[in-house]
Amino acid sequence: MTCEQMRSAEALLIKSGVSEESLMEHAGREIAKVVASFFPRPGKVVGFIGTGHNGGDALVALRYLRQWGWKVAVECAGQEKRLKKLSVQMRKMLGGDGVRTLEQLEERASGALPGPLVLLDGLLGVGASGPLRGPLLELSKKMNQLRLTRGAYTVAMDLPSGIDGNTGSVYHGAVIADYTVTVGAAKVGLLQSSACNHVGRIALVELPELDLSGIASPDVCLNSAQSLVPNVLRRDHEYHKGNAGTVSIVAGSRGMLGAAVLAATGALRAGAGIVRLFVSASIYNQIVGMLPAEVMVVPCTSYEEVYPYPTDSYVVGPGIGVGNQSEQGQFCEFLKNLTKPMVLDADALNRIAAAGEQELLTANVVLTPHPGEMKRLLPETTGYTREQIAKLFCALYPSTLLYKGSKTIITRRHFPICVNATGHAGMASGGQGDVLSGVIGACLARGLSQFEAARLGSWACGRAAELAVSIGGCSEESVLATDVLQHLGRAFEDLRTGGA
Ligand SMILES: NC(=O)C1=CN([C@@H]2O[C@H](COP(=O)(O)OP(=O)(O)OC[C@H]3O[C@@H](n4cnc5c(N)ncnc54)[C@H](OP(=O)(O)O)[C@@H]3O)[C@@H](O)[C@H]2O)[C@@H](O)CC1
Ligand SMILES: [K+]
Repeated sequence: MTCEQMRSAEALLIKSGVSEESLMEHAGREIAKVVASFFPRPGKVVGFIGTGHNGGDALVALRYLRQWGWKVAVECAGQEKRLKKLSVQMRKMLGGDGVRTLEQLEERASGALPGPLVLLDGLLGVGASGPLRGPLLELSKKMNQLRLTRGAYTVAMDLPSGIDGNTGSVYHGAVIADYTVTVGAAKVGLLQSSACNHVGRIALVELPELDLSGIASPDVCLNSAQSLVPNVLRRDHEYHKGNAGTVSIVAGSRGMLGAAVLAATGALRAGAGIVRLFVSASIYNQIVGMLPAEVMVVPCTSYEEVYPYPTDSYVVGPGIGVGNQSEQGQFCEFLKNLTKPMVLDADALNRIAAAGEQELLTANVVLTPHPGEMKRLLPETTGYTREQIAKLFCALYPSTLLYKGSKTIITRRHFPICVNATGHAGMASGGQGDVLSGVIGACLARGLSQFEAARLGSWACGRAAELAVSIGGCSEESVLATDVLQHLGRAFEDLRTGGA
């Protein structure tokens, strides 16, 4: 939604009798909960406060975080008496124990303060207009500097200050957020690739009773936790492995055994009832000892040997290699005969592109290209934005597209562009895509549509990568695809229990 739509929806809510104060209290408290979920160990938190209600959100969040053990500091853009009335009230409720700035907080402490340093960007929200001016520009620069020099993490209230909430344009000196907690609904500018480096991980805080029904469905939306809850309902007590479904995986080749192992384990960890891995007979002896005991492995000498096995979904491609022309031809013939929902990844896409067989990208398919693979499938897209490439793809092919990137896009024809909320730059490493394809395969096998399976897989893998850092002892540098596998369980639980 646009900033203007948000302001009108908020005005309607207030007209209906909901007080602005209760809205701000709700927004600030929920934002504080999101901060605490991303940083389970309390540390120091500094609120950077502008004159509008965006600063009020940050002041409320500070009050809750202090209750939960955080040391809090405040930096206001100018005199506190210039704040809007409600924000003045929230500043008073936060109280003052003499601590005004991060520097004073640190001076007072005897020894280094433990825990993370978190900065709340409450400078500007949906009331922003144009480039950052005056003291706000200075405070934004200070936040970005602390992020670089002190390892601080920045959490933007509603939107990062200095980003146009409607277009995603980035103004000079804009806040670089690691997390953006957006209130009510994701502002459309946050979902544009131009804003990606400033927005970071997006979390949504809903406002109860906010009526968004009069607003036309957007052509871009957030792949949020809230929107995925219906896809992770508890299982019936009578659930059996037939309900969970069978995934058939065609993956791996000499030198790329790990891709098959990761895809198969991903399918298992996402709830598949049966995972059957088809590999070339030449690698069978090597791979069999690398796989979890739960995977059934079938050595094959030709693709025809895959057909007789009953299945609910296929995952084809991880680590199969590009192959020569004749292998590409046989491979494409094989795909033509598969009728169940399928995930095509990695070299499956490169083989299709090399053979010029893009018509294999049917409505049955979820394809998961990274930009390089996409370029091979759609070569005529130099200079296009990611959104334009995704739209062009959907105009040409009826498949579900999961277009990997720092903000992964999930879309298909007549559907909005759905921008994934979760994940971080630590996922830029080999094997992550293999896990993802297995996870989506499992979601398809239990009956989710291609679009829903791709949304769920993308969210869950991204969240698992976050958990590997926040609770698993990893850093962005060290997180591996196997760490993502280890945290998938908690990621699914997070969805069920209302996690961010
Ligand atoms: N929507 C909802 O339901 C809810 C919304 N809530 C929250 O309120 C936020 C919106 O609050 P808001 O309307 O007070 O606007 P906000 O952006 O804080 O400040 C605008 C002021 O900043 C200034 N200014 C503008 N541009 C500037 C620039 N480039 N550079 C420098 N200064 C600039 C200008 O002030 P002036 O300079 O004119 O004095 C302007 O008046 C919203 O994002 C959300 O966080 C929740 O609390 C509850 C539910
Ligand atoms: K902000």
